[in-house]
Amino acid sequence: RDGLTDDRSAGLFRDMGEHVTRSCCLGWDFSTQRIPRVKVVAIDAELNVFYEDSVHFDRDLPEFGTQGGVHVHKDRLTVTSPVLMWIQALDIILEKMKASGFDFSQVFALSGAGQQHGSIYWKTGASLALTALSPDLPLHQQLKTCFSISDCPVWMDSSTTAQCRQLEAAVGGAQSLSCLTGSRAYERFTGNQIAKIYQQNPEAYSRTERISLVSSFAASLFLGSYSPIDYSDGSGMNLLQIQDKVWSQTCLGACAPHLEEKLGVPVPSCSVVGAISSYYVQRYGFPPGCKVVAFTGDNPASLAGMRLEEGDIAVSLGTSDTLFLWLQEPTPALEGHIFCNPVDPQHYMALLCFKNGSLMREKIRNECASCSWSEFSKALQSTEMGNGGNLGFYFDVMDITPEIIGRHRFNAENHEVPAFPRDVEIRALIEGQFMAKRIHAEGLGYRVMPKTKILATGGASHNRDILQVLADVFGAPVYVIDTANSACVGSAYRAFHGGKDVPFTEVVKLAPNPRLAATPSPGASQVYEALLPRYAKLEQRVLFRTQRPLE
Ligand SMILES: Nc1ncnc2c1ncn2[C@@H]1O[C@H](COP(=O)(O)OP(=O)(O)O)[C@@H](O)[C@H]1O
Ligand SMILES: O=C(CO)[C@@H](O)[C@H](O)COP(=O)(O)O
Repeated sequence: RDGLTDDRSAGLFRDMGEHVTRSCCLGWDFSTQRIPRVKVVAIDAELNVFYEDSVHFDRDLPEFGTQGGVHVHKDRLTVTSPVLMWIQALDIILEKMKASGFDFSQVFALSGAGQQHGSIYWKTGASLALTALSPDLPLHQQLKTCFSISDCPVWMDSSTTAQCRQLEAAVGGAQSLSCLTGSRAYERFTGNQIAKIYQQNPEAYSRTERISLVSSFAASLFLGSYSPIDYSDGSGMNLLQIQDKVWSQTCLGACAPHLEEKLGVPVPSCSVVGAISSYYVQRYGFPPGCKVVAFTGDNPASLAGMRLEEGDIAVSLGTSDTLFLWLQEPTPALEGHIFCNPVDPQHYMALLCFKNGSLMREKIRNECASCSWSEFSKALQSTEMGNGGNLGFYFDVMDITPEIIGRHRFNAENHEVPAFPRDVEIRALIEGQFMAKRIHAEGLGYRVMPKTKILATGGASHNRDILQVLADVFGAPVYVIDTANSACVGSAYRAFHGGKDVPFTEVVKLAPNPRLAATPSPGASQVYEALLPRYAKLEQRVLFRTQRPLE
Protein backbone atom coordinates (compact mmCIF):
# COMPACT_ATOMS: atom_id res chain seq x y z
CA ARG A 1 0.00 0.00 0.00
CA ASP A 2 1.16 3.52 -0.59
CA GLY A 3 -1.39 4.99 1.79
CA LEU A 4 -1.50 5.75 5.46
CA THR A 5 -2.75 2.46 6.74
CA ASP A 6 -5.28 3.85 9.14
CA ASP A 7 -5.78 6.57 11.61
CA ARG A 8 -3.83 5.02 14.43
CA SER A 9 -0.84 3.57 12.64
CA ALA A 10 0.57 7.04 12.05
CA GLY A 11 4.08 8.07 12.99
CA LEU A 12 5.70 4.85 11.92
CA PHE A 13 8.79 3.82 10.08
CA ARG A 14 7.79 1.06 7.70
CA ASP A 15 11.04 -0.89 8.28
CA MET A 16 12.85 -0.10 11.48
CA GLY A 17 16.60 0.16 11.41
CA GLU A 18 17.28 1.13 7.82
CA HIS A 19 15.87 4.60 7.85
CA VAL A 20 18.73 6.48 9.43
CA THR A 21 20.83 7.09 6.35
CA ARG A 22 18.17 7.34 3.66
CA SER A 23 18.24 10.38 1.44
CA CYS A 24 14.59 11.25 0.92
CA CYS A 25 11.76 13.58 -0.08
CA LEU A 26 8.74 14.58 2.01
CA GLY A 27 5.18 14.86 0.72
CA TRP A 28 2.69 16.83 2.81
CA ASP A 29 -1.07 16.94 2.56
CA PHE A 30 -3.28 19.62 4.10
CA SER A 31 -6.58 18.30 2.78
CA THR A 32 -9.73 16.62 3.92
CA GLN A 33 -9.22 13.70 1.54
CA ARG A 34 -10.89 10.74 3.28
CA ILE A 35 -9.85 11.90 6.77
CA PRO A 36 -9.43 15.56 7.79
CA ARG A 37 -5.85 15.77 8.95
CA VAL A 38 -2.37 16.98 8.08
CA LYS A 39 -0.34 14.09 6.73
CA VAL A 40 3.24 13.44 5.71
CA VAL A 41 5.07 10.64 3.96
CA ALA A 42 8.79 10.21 3.37
CA ILE A 43 9.95 8.35 0.28
CA ASP A 44 13.48 7.19 -0.48
CA ALA A 45 15.33 7.35 -3.81
CA GLU A 46 13.64 4.08 -4.91
CA LEU A 47 10.28 5.74 -4.21
CA ASN A 48 9.47 3.44 -1.29
CA VAL A 49 7.31 5.05 1.36
CA PHE A 50 9.31 4.40 4.54
CA TYR A 51 7.72 6.82 7.00
CA GLU A 52 4.21 8.19 7.47
CA ASP A 53 2.55 10.32 10.08
CA SER A 54 -0.55 12.43 10.58
CA VAL A 55 -2.36 14.76 12.96
CA HIS A 56 -6.13 14.51 13.07
CA PHE A 57 -7.82 17.90 13.42
CA ASP A 58 -10.89 16.97 15.47
CA ARG A 59 -9.21 14.40 17.68
CA ASP A 60 -5.73 15.87 18.21
CA LEU A 61 -6.73 19.54 18.28
CA PRO A 62 -10.11 19.53 20.08
CA GLU A 63 -9.59 23.12 21.30
CA PHE A 64 -10.55 24.36 17.81
CA GLY A 65 -13.96 22.67 18.06
CA THR A 66 -14.07 21.47 14.44
CA GLN A 67 -16.09 18.62 13.03
CA GLY A 68 -14.42 17.05 10.03
CA GLY A 69 -11.81 19.82 10.32
CA VAL A 70 -14.35 22.59 9.71
CA HIS A 71 -16.89 24.89 11.33
CA VAL A 72 -20.29 24.84 9.64
CA HIS A 73 -22.01 28.17 10.37
CA LYS A 74 -25.65 28.78 11.29
CA ASP A 75 -26.69 29.55 7.71
CA ARG A 76 -25.49 25.98 6.78
CA LEU A 77 -23.81 27.54 3.74
CA THR A 78 -20.73 29.15 5.26
CA VAL A 79 -17.97 26.66 6.09
CA THR A 80 -14.61 27.69 7.52
CA SER A 81 -11.46 26.27 9.12
CA PRO A 82 -9.26 28.01 11.72
CA VAL A 83 -5.93 28.89 10.12
CA LEU A 84 -4.05 28.38 13.40
CA MET A 85 -5.32 24.79 13.55
CA TRP A 86 -3.41 23.99 10.36
CA ILE A 87 -0.26 25.65 11.73
CA GLN A 88 -0.51 23.87 15.06
CA ALA A 89 -1.06 20.56 13.29
CA LEU A 90 2.21 21.14 11.43
CA ASP A 91 4.01 21.93 14.71
CA ILE A 92 2.70 18.71 16.27
CA ILE A 93 3.59 16.50 13.34
CA LEU A 94 7.15 17.89 13.13
CA GLU A 95 7.62 17.30 16.87
CA LYS A 96 6.29 13.74 16.49
CA MET A 97 8.74 13.08 13.67
CA LYS A 98 11.60 14.45 15.76
CA ALA A 99 10.56 12.32 18.75
CA SER A 100 10.44 9.18 16.60
CA GLY A 101 14.03 9.74 15.44
CA PHE A 102 13.28 10.93 11.91
CA ASP A 103 16.53 12.12 10.32
CA PHE A 104 15.59 15.48 8.81
CA SER A 105 19.16 16.02 7.56
CA GLN A 106 18.45 13.54 4.73
CA VAL A 107 15.49 15.48 3.27
CA PHE A 108 16.69 17.06 0.04
CA ALA A 109 13.28 18.27 -1.22
CA LEU A 110 9.70 18.56 -0.08
CA SER A 111 6.38 19.48 -1.60
CA GLY A 112 2.76 19.26 -0.61
CA ALA A 113 -0.93 19.45 -1.36
CA GLY A 114 -3.77 21.48 0.05
CA GLN A 115 -7.52 21.06 -0.18
CA GLN A 116 -8.48 23.13 -3.20
CA HIS A 117 -10.20 26.54 -3.26
CA GLY A 118 -9.74 27.50 0.46
CA SER A 119 -8.12 30.91 1.10
CA ILE A 120 -5.86 32.38 3.80
CA TYR A 121 -5.58 36.10 4.51
CA TRP A 122 -2.18 37.30 5.76
CA LYS A 123 -2.32 40.60 7.68
CA THR A 124 -0.12 43.53 6.73
CA GLY A 125 3.27 42.92 8.34
CA ALA A 126 2.93 39.10 8.41
CA SER A 127 5.77 38.65 5.93
CA LEU A 128 8.14 40.12 8.51
CA ALA A 129 7.01 37.60 11.12
CA LEU A 130 7.49 34.78 8.59
CA THR A 131 11.06 35.79 7.78
CA ALA A 132 12.00 36.30 11.46
CA LEU A 133 10.84 32.97 12.91
CA SER A 134 12.74 32.01 16.07
CA PRO A 135 13.77 28.33 16.20
CA ASP A 136 13.07 28.32 19.95
CA LEU A 137 9.28 28.52 19.58
CA PRO A 138 6.63 26.55 17.69
CA LEU A 139 5.20 28.19 14.58
CA HIS A 140 1.69 28.74 15.92
CA GLN A 141 2.93 30.88 18.81
CA GLN A 142 4.82 33.16 16.45
CA LEU A 143 2.19 33.44 13.73
CA LYS A 144 -0.95 33.82 15.81
CA THR A 145 -1.43 37.52 15.06
CA CYS A 146 -0.52 37.25 11.37
CA PHE A 147 -3.98 36.79 9.84
CA SER A 148 -6.71 39.31 9.05
CA ILE A 149 -9.29 36.47 8.91
CA SER A 150 -8.87 33.77 11.54
CA ASP A 151 -11.49 31.33 10.23
CA CYS A 152 -10.84 30.74 6.54
CA PRO A 153 -13.40 29.87 3.87
CA VAL A 154 -12.87 26.31 2.61
CA TRP A 155 -14.10 24.20 -0.30
CA MET A 156 -17.29 23.11 1.44
CA ASP A 157 -18.52 26.72 1.56
CA SER A 158 -21.48 27.40 -0.71
CA SER A 159 -22.45 30.88 0.47
CA THR A 160 -21.30 32.92 -2.56
CA THR A 161 -24.06 32.46 -5.14
CA ALA A 162 -24.50 36.25 -5.52
CA GLN A 163 -20.76 36.70 -6.18
CA CYS A 164 -20.82 33.85 -8.73
CA ARG A 165 -23.56 35.56 -10.72
CA GLN A 166 -21.67 38.88 -10.56
CA LEU A 167 -18.48 37.26 -11.86
CA GLU A 168 -20.23 35.46 -14.72
CA ALA A 169 -22.02 38.67 -15.69
CA ALA A 170 -18.70 40.55 -15.75
CA VAL A 171 -17.16 38.21 -18.33
CA GLY A 172 -20.21 37.69 -20.53
CA GLY A 173 -21.76 34.58 -19.02
CA ALA A 174 -20.99 31.18 -17.54
CA GLN A 175 -19.56 29.63 -20.73
CA SER A 176 -17.23 32.61 -21.27
CA LEU A 177 -15.95 32.27 -17.72
CA SER A 178 -15.40 28.55 -18.28
CA CYS A 179 -13.50 29.15 -21.53
CA LEU A 180 -11.28 31.64 -19.73
CA THR A 181 -10.72 29.95 -16.36
CA GLY A 182 -11.65 26.28 -16.93
CA SER A 183 -14.90 26.33 -14.92
CA ARG A 184 -18.13 28.29 -14.75
CA ALA A 185 -18.51 30.15 -11.43
CA TYR A 186 -18.67 27.82 -8.45
CA GLU A 187 -19.46 28.96 -4.93
CA ARG A 188 -16.36 27.32 -3.45
CA PHE A 189 -13.96 28.76 -6.05
CA THR A 190 -11.60 31.27 -4.45
CA GLY A 191 -12.36 34.37 -6.53
CA ASN A 192 -15.98 34.28 -5.38
CA GLN A 193 -14.90 33.68 -1.78
CA ILE A 194 -12.55 36.67 -1.93
CA ALA A 195 -15.32 38.83 -3.44
CA LYS A 196 -17.61 37.92 -0.53
CA ILE A 197 -14.95 38.83 2.04
CA TYR A 198 -14.31 42.14 0.30
CA GLN A 199 -18.04 42.93 0.18
CA GLN A 200 -18.89 41.83 3.72
CA ASN A 201 -15.69 42.66 5.57
CA PRO A 202 -13.88 45.43 3.66
CA GLU A 203 -11.72 46.38 6.68
CA ALA A 204 -10.29 42.86 6.95
CA TYR A 205 -9.73 42.84 3.19
CA SER A 206 -7.81 46.10 3.26
CA ARG A 207 -5.69 44.88 6.21
CA THR A 208 -4.66 41.87 4.05
CA GLU A 209 -1.25 42.06 2.34
CA ARG A 210 -1.35 38.58 0.80
CA ILE A 211 -3.96 35.96 -0.04
CA SER A 212 -2.79 32.33 -0.27
CA LEU A 213 -4.52 29.12 -1.24
CA VAL A 214 -4.24 26.35 1.37
CA SER A 215 -1.45 24.88 -0.78
CA SER A 216 0.61 28.06 -1.16
CA PHE A 217 -0.03 28.94 2.51
CA ALA A 218 1.48 25.60 3.60
CA ALA A 219 4.44 26.13 1.25
CA SER A 220 4.92 29.60 2.77
CA LEU A 221 5.24 28.06 6.24
CA PHE A 222 8.18 25.97 4.99
CA LEU A 223 9.75 28.80 2.97
CA GLY A 224 9.53 31.47 5.66
CA SER A 225 8.21 33.83 2.97
CA TYR A 226 5.18 33.99 0.70
CA SER A 227 5.07 31.13 -1.78
CA PRO A 228 3.53 31.81 -5.18
CA ILE A 229 0.33 30.02 -6.21
CA ASP A 230 0.98 27.25 -8.76
CA TYR A 231 -0.91 27.11 -12.08
CA SER A 232 -2.73 23.90 -11.27
CA ASP A 233 -4.27 24.86 -7.93
CA GLY A 234 -4.63 28.43 -9.25
CA SER A 235 -7.05 27.00 -11.83
CA GLY A 236 -9.57 26.38 -9.01
CA MET A 237 -10.13 30.07 -8.37
CA ASN A 238 -12.19 31.31 -11.37
CA LEU A 239 -9.40 33.88 -11.76
CA LEU A 240 -6.58 32.30 -13.79
CA GLN A 241 -6.61 32.21 -17.58
CA ILE A 242 -5.74 28.56 -17.99
CA GLN A 243 -4.37 28.94 -21.53
CA ASP A 244 -2.15 31.98 -20.94
CA LYS A 245 -1.38 31.21 -17.26
CA VAL A 246 -1.96 34.80 -16.14
CA TRP A 247 -4.60 36.30 -13.88
CA SER A 248 -7.62 37.53 -15.80
CA GLN A 249 -7.82 41.29 -15.27
CA THR A 250 -11.59 41.22 -15.83
CA CYS A 251 -12.10 38.52 -13.20
CA LEU A 252 -9.79 40.21 -10.69
CA GLY A 253 -11.59 43.50 -11.22
CA ALA A 254 -14.99 41.86 -10.75
CA CYS A 255 -13.96 40.28 -7.42
CA ALA A 256 -12.05 42.90 -5.43
CA PRO A 257 -9.65 45.86 -5.81
CA HIS A 258 -5.84 45.48 -5.66
CA LEU A 259 -6.26 41.73 -5.93
CA GLU A 260 -3.34 41.10 -8.29
CA GLU A 261 -0.79 42.42 -5.78
CA LYS A 262 -2.37 40.37 -2.98
CA LEU A 263 -2.17 37.15 -5.02
CA GLY A 264 1.36 37.48 -6.39
CA VAL A 265 2.51 36.06 -9.73
CA PRO A 266 1.48 32.41 -10.35
CA VAL A 267 4.19 29.87 -11.25
CA PRO A 268 4.44 26.52 -13.06
CA SER A 269 3.57 23.68 -10.69
CA CYS A 270 6.99 22.01 -10.98
CA SER A 271 8.85 25.17 -9.87
CA VAL A 272 11.27 25.12 -6.99
CA VAL A 273 9.97 28.10 -5.02
CA GLY A 274 13.01 28.35 -2.74
CA ALA A 275 15.05 26.68 -0.02
CA ILE A 276 13.62 25.74 3.34
CA SER A 277 13.55 28.47 6.01
CA SER A 278 16.47 28.51 8.49
CA TYR A 279 13.80 27.92 11.17
CA TYR A 280 13.58 24.24 10.11
CA VAL A 281 17.35 23.94 9.72
CA GLN A 282 17.96 25.11 13.27
CA ARG A 283 14.96 23.56 15.01
CA TYR A 284 14.75 20.18 13.25
CA GLY A 285 18.05 19.71 11.41
CA PHE A 286 16.85 19.98 7.79
CA PRO A 287 19.77 20.64 5.38
CA PRO A 288 19.92 24.35 4.41
CA GLY A 289 19.65 23.44 0.71
CA CYS A 290 16.41 21.44 1.11
CA LYS A 291 14.26 22.47 -1.88
CA VAL A 292 10.65 23.52 -1.51
CA VAL A 293 8.76 22.59 -4.68
CA ALA A 294 5.52 24.56 -5.28
CA PHE A 295 2.63 23.00 -3.35
CA THR A 296 -0.54 22.28 -5.35
CA GLY A 297 -4.17 21.19 -4.88
CA ASP A 298 -4.97 17.76 -3.47
CA ASN A 299 -6.63 16.59 -6.69
CA PRO A 300 -3.70 17.62 -8.91
CA ALA A 301 -1.35 16.00 -6.38
CA SER A 302 -3.44 12.81 -6.55
CA LEU A 303 -3.08 12.79 -10.33
CA ALA A 304 0.69 12.83 -9.76
CA GLY A 305 0.39 10.13 -7.08
CA MET A 306 -1.54 7.88 -9.45
CA ARG A 307 1.06 8.60 -12.16
CA LEU A 308 -1.57 9.37 -14.75
CA GLU A 309 -0.16 9.88 -18.24
CA GLU A 310 -1.50 11.36 -21.45
CA GLY A 311 -4.69 9.53 -22.48
CA ASP A 312 -5.18 7.92 -19.05
CA ILE A 313 -8.26 8.28 -16.95
CA ALA A 314 -8.75 7.64 -13.24
CA VAL A 315 -12.19 6.50 -12.15
CA SER A 316 -12.97 6.65 -8.47
CA LEU A 317 -16.01 4.47 -7.73
CA GLY A 318 -16.91 5.63 -4.24
CA THR A 319 -20.09 6.94 -2.67
CA SER A 320 -20.15 9.31 -5.61
CA ASP A 321 -18.02 8.66 -8.69
CA THR A 322 -15.23 11.02 -9.74
CA LEU A 323 -13.22 11.11 -12.94
CA PHE A 324 -9.72 12.53 -13.30
CA LEU A 325 -8.70 13.04 -16.89
CA TRP A 326 -5.42 13.89 -18.53
CA LEU A 327 -6.23 16.33 -21.35
CA GLN A 328 -4.17 17.74 -24.15
CA GLU A 329 -6.74 20.01 -25.81
CA PRO A 330 -9.35 21.00 -23.23
CA THR A 331 -12.80 22.15 -24.26
CA PRO A 332 -14.16 23.85 -21.12
CA ALA A 333 -17.87 23.40 -20.57
CA LEU A 334 -20.61 24.27 -18.13
CA GLU A 335 -19.90 21.05 -16.25
CA GLY A 336 -16.64 19.79 -14.75
CA HIS A 337 -13.42 21.64 -14.01
CA ILE A 338 -10.35 22.01 -16.16
CA PHE A 339 -7.09 22.67 -14.35
CA CYS A 340 -3.58 23.22 -15.64
CA ASN A 341 -1.74 19.90 -15.41
CA PRO A 342 0.44 19.65 -12.28
CA VAL A 343 3.21 17.56 -13.87
CA ASP A 344 3.28 18.74 -17.49
CA PRO A 345 2.95 22.50 -18.03
CA GLN A 346 1.80 22.06 -21.67
CA HIS A 347 -1.19 19.91 -20.73
CA TYR A 348 -4.34 19.96 -18.60
CA MET A 349 -6.39 17.78 -16.32
CA ALA A 350 -10.10 17.68 -15.64
CA LEU A 351 -12.31 16.68 -12.79
CA LEU A 352 -15.89 15.46 -13.24
CA CYS A 353 -18.18 14.45 -10.40
CA PHE A 354 -21.14 12.06 -10.72
CA LYS A 355 -23.22 12.12 -7.57
CA ASN A 356 -25.19 8.91 -8.17
CA GLY A 357 -22.33 6.44 -7.77
CA SER A 358 -22.19 3.55 -5.32
CA LEU A 359 -25.34 4.59 -3.48
CA MET A 360 -27.31 4.09 -6.70
CA ARG A 361 -25.52 0.79 -7.39
CA GLU A 362 -26.37 -0.35 -3.87
CA LYS A 363 -30.06 0.54 -4.34
CA ILE A 364 -30.35 -1.44 -7.58
CA ARG A 365 -28.39 -4.29 -5.94
CA ASN A 366 -30.92 -4.34 -3.09
CA GLU A 367 -33.91 -4.18 -5.43
CA CYS A 368 -32.70 -6.60 -8.12
CA ALA A 369 -29.97 -8.80 -6.60
CA SER A 370 -31.22 -9.67 -3.09
CA CYS A 371 -28.77 -7.20 -1.51
CA SER A 372 -25.83 -9.29 -2.72
CA TRP A 373 -22.85 -8.16 -4.78
CA SER A 374 -22.28 -11.71 -5.96
CA GLU A 375 -25.88 -11.89 -7.31
CA PHE A 376 -25.26 -8.49 -8.90
CA SER A 377 -22.12 -9.88 -10.57
CA LYS A 378 -24.00 -12.93 -11.82
CA ALA A 379 -26.49 -10.62 -13.56
CA LEU A 380 -23.63 -8.83 -15.31
CA GLN A 381 -22.13 -12.17 -16.35
CA SER A 382 -25.43 -13.53 -17.67
CA THR A 383 -26.29 -10.51 -19.83
CA GLU A 384 -24.70 -9.49 -23.12
CA MET A 385 -22.61 -6.41 -23.87
CA GLY A 386 -24.99 -3.78 -25.18
CA ASN A 387 -27.89 -5.23 -23.15
CA GLY A 388 -29.97 -6.04 -26.25
CA GLY A 389 -30.22 -2.30 -26.95
CA ASN A 390 -31.83 -1.48 -23.60
CA LEU A 391 -30.51 1.70 -22.01
CA GLY A 392 -31.21 3.26 -18.62
CA PHE A 393 -30.65 6.46 -16.65
CA TYR A 394 -30.66 6.08 -12.87
CA PHE A 395 -30.47 9.21 -10.76
CA ASP A 396 -32.31 8.93 -7.45
CA VAL A 397 -30.78 12.24 -6.36
CA MET A 398 -30.32 15.21 -8.68
CA ASP A 399 -26.94 14.63 -10.28
CA ILE A 400 -24.18 17.11 -11.10
CA THR A 401 -23.20 15.43 -14.38
CA PRO A 402 -25.73 15.56 -16.02
CA GLU A 403 -28.33 17.56 -14.08
CA ILE A 404 -30.93 14.81 -14.21
CA ILE A 405 -33.14 13.25 -11.58
CA GLY A 406 -35.24 10.09 -11.80
CA ARG A 407 -35.06 6.70 -13.49
CA HIS A 408 -35.62 6.53 -17.25
CA ARG A 409 -35.52 3.33 -19.33
CA PHE A 410 -35.51 2.92 -23.11
CA ASN A 411 -35.80 -0.20 -25.24
CA ALA A 412 -33.89 -0.89 -28.46
CA GLU A 413 -36.43 1.19 -30.42
CA ASN A 414 -35.84 4.20 -28.16
CA HIS A 415 -39.28 3.82 -26.63
CA GLU A 416 -39.53 4.64 -22.97
CA VAL A 417 -40.49 1.59 -20.88
CA PRO A 418 -41.55 1.48 -17.22
CA ALA A 419 -39.36 -1.44 -16.11
CA PHE A 420 -36.71 -3.95 -17.15
CA PRO A 421 -36.22 -7.55 -16.03
CA ARG A 422 -33.86 -7.60 -13.04
CA ASP A 423 -30.72 -8.70 -14.90
CA VAL A 424 -31.33 -6.17 -17.65
CA GLU A 425 -31.85 -3.45 -15.03
CA ILE A 426 -28.46 -4.21 -13.45
CA ARG A 427 -26.59 -4.13 -16.75
CA ALA A 428 -28.47 -1.00 -17.86
CA LEU A 429 -27.35 0.76 -14.68
CA ILE A 430 -23.67 -0.15 -14.99
CA GLU A 431 -23.41 0.38 -18.76
CA GLY A 432 -25.30 3.67 -18.42
CA GLN A 433 -23.03 4.92 -15.63
CA PHE A 434 -19.89 4.18 -17.66
CA MET A 435 -21.25 5.46 -20.98
CA ALA A 436 -22.15 8.72 -19.24
CA LYS A 437 -18.58 8.95 -17.95
CA ARG A 438 -17.09 8.45 -21.40
CA ILE A 439 -19.50 10.88 -23.07
CA HIS A 440 -18.95 13.65 -20.52
CA ALA A 441 -15.17 13.13 -20.50
CA GLU A 442 -15.14 13.42 -24.30
CA GLY A 443 -17.24 16.57 -23.98
CA LEU A 444 -14.28 18.15 -22.14
CA GLY A 445 -11.81 17.14 -24.86
CA TYR A 446 -10.82 13.67 -23.62
CA ARG A 447 -9.94 11.01 -26.20
CA VAL A 448 -9.34 7.31 -25.60
CA MET A 449 -5.92 6.53 -27.14
CA PRO A 450 -4.28 3.19 -28.01
CA LYS A 451 -2.10 3.51 -24.88
CA THR A 452 -4.96 4.58 -22.60
CA LYS A 453 -5.07 3.03 -19.14
CA ILE A 454 -8.06 3.28 -16.87
CA LEU A 455 -7.11 3.42 -13.21
CA ALA A 456 -9.97 2.35 -10.97
CA THR A 457 -10.19 3.08 -7.25
CA GLY A 458 -12.85 3.21 -4.55
CA GLY A 459 -15.26 0.63 -3.12
CA ALA A 460 -16.71 -0.68 -6.40
CA SER A 461 -13.24 -1.24 -7.88
CA HIS A 462 -13.24 -4.48 -5.83
CA ASN A 463 -15.90 -5.84 -8.20
CA ARG A 464 -14.29 -7.52 -11.25
CA ASP A 465 -17.54 -7.71 -13.20
CA ILE A 466 -18.18 -4.00 -12.84
CA LEU A 467 -14.59 -3.34 -14.00
CA GLN A 468 -15.16 -5.60 -17.03
CA VAL A 469 -18.03 -3.34 -18.17
CA LEU A 470 -15.76 -0.32 -17.61
CA ALA A 471 -13.05 -1.88 -19.83
CA ASP A 472 -15.63 -2.73 -22.51
CA VAL A 473 -17.30 0.69 -22.61
CA PHE A 474 -13.97 2.55 -22.86
CA GLY A 475 -12.22 -0.09 -24.98
CA ALA A 476 -9.18 0.14 -22.70
CA PRO A 477 -7.58 -1.99 -19.98
CA VAL A 478 -8.56 -1.32 -16.38
CA TYR A 479 -6.01 -1.35 -13.58
CA VAL A 480 -6.70 -1.06 -9.87
CA ILE A 481 -4.65 1.06 -7.52
CA ASP A 482 -4.76 1.97 -3.90
CA THR A 483 -5.16 5.70 -3.60
CA ALA A 484 -5.67 5.84 0.15
CA ASN A 485 -3.05 8.53 0.25
CA SER A 486 -2.37 9.50 -3.33
CA ALA A 487 -2.17 13.27 -2.67
CA CYS A 488 0.59 12.81 -0.09
CA VAL A 489 2.57 10.31 -2.13
CA GLY A 490 2.04 12.43 -5.26
CA SER A 491 3.49 15.40 -3.38
CA ALA A 492 6.60 13.41 -2.51
CA TYR A 493 6.96 12.38 -6.18
CA ARG A 494 6.57 16.01 -7.19
CA ALA A 495 9.29 16.96 -4.71
CA PHE A 496 11.62 14.52 -6.49
CA HIS A 497 10.70 15.94 -9.88
CA GLY A 498 10.71 19.68 -9.05
CA GLY A 499 13.41 21.69 -10.79
CA LYS A 500 14.60 18.72 -12.90
CA ASP A 501 14.59 19.05 -16.67
CA VAL A 502 13.16 15.54 -17.28
CA PRO A 503 9.58 14.34 -17.74
CA PHE A 504 7.73 13.42 -14.55
CA THR A 505 7.21 9.86 -15.88
CA GLU A 506 10.98 9.40 -15.97
CA VAL A 507 11.31 10.33 -12.30
CA VAL A 508 8.49 8.04 -11.11
CA LYS A 509 9.23 4.97 -13.24
CA LEU A 510 10.41 3.00 -10.19
CA ALA A 511 7.11 3.48 -8.33
CA PRO A 512 4.90 0.39 -7.83
CA ASN A 513 2.78 -0.45 -10.89
CA PRO A 514 -1.02 -0.71 -10.74
CA ARG A 515 -2.55 -4.19 -11.06
CA LEU A 516 -4.31 -5.21 -14.30
CA ALA A 517 -7.94 -6.13 -13.52
CA ALA A 518 -9.82 -6.29 -16.86
CA THR A 519 -9.18 -6.02 -20.59
CA PRO A 520 -11.81 -5.18 -23.23
CA SER A 521 -13.78 -8.19 -24.49
CA PRO A 522 -13.56 -8.99 -28.21
CA GLY A 523 -16.19 -7.03 -30.13
CA ALA A 524 -16.72 -4.47 -27.35
CA SER A 525 -15.73 -1.46 -29.42
CA GLN A 526 -18.30 -2.20 -32.17
CA VAL A 527 -21.04 -2.62 -29.58
CA TYR A 528 -20.34 0.61 -27.72
CA GLU A 529 -19.45 2.71 -30.75
CA ALA A 530 -23.05 2.20 -31.79
CA LEU A 531 -24.54 2.64 -28.33
CA LEU A 532 -22.64 5.73 -27.16
CA PRO A 533 -24.23 8.21 -29.60
CA ARG A 534 -27.66 6.74 -28.82
CA TYR A 535 -27.06 7.12 -25.10
CA ALA A 536 -25.91 10.73 -25.62
CA LYS A 537 -29.04 11.58 -27.63
CA LEU A 538 -31.35 9.98 -25.11
CA GLU A 539 -29.59 11.80 -22.30
CA GLN A 540 -30.35 15.09 -24.06
CA ARG A 541 -33.97 14.02 -24.34
CA VAL A 542 -34.20 13.18 -20.63
CA LEU A 543 -32.31 16.34 -19.69
CA PHE A 544 -34.63 18.54 -21.73
CA ARG A 545 -37.64 16.95 -20.08
CA THR A 546 -36.42 17.00 -16.51
CA GLN A 547 -34.65 20.36 -16.57
CA ARG A 548 -35.69 22.55 -13.68
CA PRO A 549 -37.38 25.83 -14.63
CA LEU A 550 -34.82 28.66 -14.90
CA GLU A 551 -34.70 30.90 -11.83
N1 LIG B 1 -17.98 -5.71 -4.23
C1 LIG B 1 -18.48 -4.50 -4.44
N2 LIG B 1 -19.11 -4.24 -5.60
C2 LIG B 1 -19.62 -3.02 -5.85
N3 LIG B 1 -19.58 -2.00 -4.97
C3 LIG B 1 -18.97 -2.21 -3.80
C4 LIG B 1 -18.39 -3.45 -3.47
N4 LIG B 1 -17.86 -3.32 -2.23
C5 LIG B 1 -18.10 -2.06 -1.82
N5 LIG B 1 -18.77 -1.37 -2.75
C6 LIG B 1 -19.27 0.01 -2.69
O1 LIG B 1 -18.24 0.88 -2.32
C7 LIG B 1 -18.83 2.00 -1.66
C8 LIG B 1 -17.79 2.65 -0.75
O2 LIG B 1 -16.74 3.12 -1.53
P1 LIG B 1 -15.52 3.91 -0.88
O3 LIG B 1 -14.60 4.28 -1.98
O4 LIG B 1 -14.96 3.09 0.24
O5 LIG B 1 -16.31 5.12 -0.26
P2 LIG B 1 -16.05 6.69 -0.13
O6 LIG B 1 -16.42 7.27 -1.46
O7 LIG B 1 -17.05 7.06 0.93
O8 LIG B 1 -14.62 6.85 0.25
C9 LIG B 1 -19.99 1.46 -0.90
O9 LIG B 1 -21.06 2.39 -0.97
C10 LIG B 1 -20.33 0.17 -1.63
O10 LIG B 1 -21.57 0.31 -2.30
O1 LIG C 1 -13.56 20.94 -4.02
C1 LIG C 1 -12.84 20.03 -4.32
C2 LIG C 1 -12.37 19.86 -5.72
O2 LIG C 1 -12.89 20.80 -6.60
C3 LIG C 1 -12.37 19.08 -3.27
O3 LIG C 1 -11.92 17.87 -3.80
C4 LIG C 1 -11.27 19.75 -2.47
O4 LIG C 1 -10.07 19.78 -3.22
C5 LIG C 1 -10.97 19.13 -1.15
O5 LIG C 1 -11.48 17.91 -0.99
P1 LIG C 1 -10.78 16.68 -0.34
O6 LIG C 1 -10.47 15.79 -1.51
O7 LIG C 1 -9.56 17.17 0.38
O8 LIG C 1 -11.79 16.09 0.59
